[in-house]
Amino acid sequence: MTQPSTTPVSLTRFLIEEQRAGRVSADLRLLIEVVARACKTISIAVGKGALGGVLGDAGTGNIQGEAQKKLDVIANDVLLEANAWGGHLAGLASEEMDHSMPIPDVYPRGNFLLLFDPLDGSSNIDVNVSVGTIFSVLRCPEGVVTPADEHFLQPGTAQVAAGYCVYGPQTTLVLTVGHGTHAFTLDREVGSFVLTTRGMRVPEETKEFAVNASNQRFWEPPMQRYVGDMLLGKEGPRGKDFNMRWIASMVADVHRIMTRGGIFSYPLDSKCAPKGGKLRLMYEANPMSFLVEQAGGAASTGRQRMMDVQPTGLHQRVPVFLGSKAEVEAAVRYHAEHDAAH
Ligand SMILES: O=P(O)(O)OC[C@H]1O[C@](O)(COP(=O)(O)O)[C@@H](O)[C@@H]1O
Ligand SMILES: [Mg+2]
Ligand SMILES: [Mg+2]
Repeated sequence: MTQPSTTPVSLTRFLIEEQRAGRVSADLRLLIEVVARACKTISIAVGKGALGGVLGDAGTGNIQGEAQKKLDVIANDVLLEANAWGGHLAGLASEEMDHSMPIPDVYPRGNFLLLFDPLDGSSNIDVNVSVGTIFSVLRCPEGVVTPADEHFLQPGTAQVAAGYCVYGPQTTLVLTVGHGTHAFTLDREVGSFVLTTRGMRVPEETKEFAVNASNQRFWEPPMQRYVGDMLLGKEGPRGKDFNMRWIASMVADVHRIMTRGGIFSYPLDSKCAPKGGKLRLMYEANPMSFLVEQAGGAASTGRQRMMDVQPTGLHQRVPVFLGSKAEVEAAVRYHAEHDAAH
């Protein structure tokens, strides 16, 4: 009798099997391979740390008024270089670039649009805490040869793939092409991503929340009440004790939630309200929402399903609540009750 193969399933083999099953096109498969290769390169750069001279500030700023770290710039360059020549894109957009970039017609071109946060959690780079890369893939609208910013402004439901790579004690790539969410761990000796969790599931209930509590005095009333009730624990209206975690790298916080459940929130507060929130819709909130929903979780602005938001700007910001379904629904309920009473 033939024994089932115990050979590890590489990302390449996984994607070829997905293609054979009709769940991913050849073009999208190859695009994902290019992004994964770029993540491997970024992982190596992150791992060099002080030895590689990659820590510290770049001395420049991005369009969002944030000081860029050297690794923000390095990661952006790696993703740009790899994908501009990858042959599967019509255009790309990045947190670190003011505007989207159409692929010049002297380069090989394709029909997808790629958006990325090249290095997420920049404040953690210099202190050797997990950082990551987040990406989202959209289709270039039909008939558009030279995509501009407006062609990227598609809701999260239009994403054809999304993923993140966390550079932590392990380098892990988490991916969806709309048929479940799967995790691949980088085998550093072999140099390839190996399937380590097929069909990740975010537990529906949780007793763990993630929020930057230093912003508490700036939160809206429904958020004050929501967190206040969690802090009351067993004796309060929620009837259970909650634990709290905050890494300040969205990738690392979301990866914990993908693995063991929880709710991640970066709510509206009076500091970030003029901008609409802190986190960016197109290359942070939407790809994470796609991954979380594909793993059975939920993602909301507190008032609307995240992936239904119609984007109005490439660098648009939104409030974010995502993770365990029942807990996201609880957060939404607090907002709805407040709004109904005012
Ligand atoms: O420092 P704060 O206000 O807690 O914000 C942390 C959040 O900001 C971010 O770092 C923003 O990402 P970038 O590093 O890509 O700008 C998220 O990863 C994280 O969740
Ligand atoms: Mg980020
Ligand atoms: Mg970033």
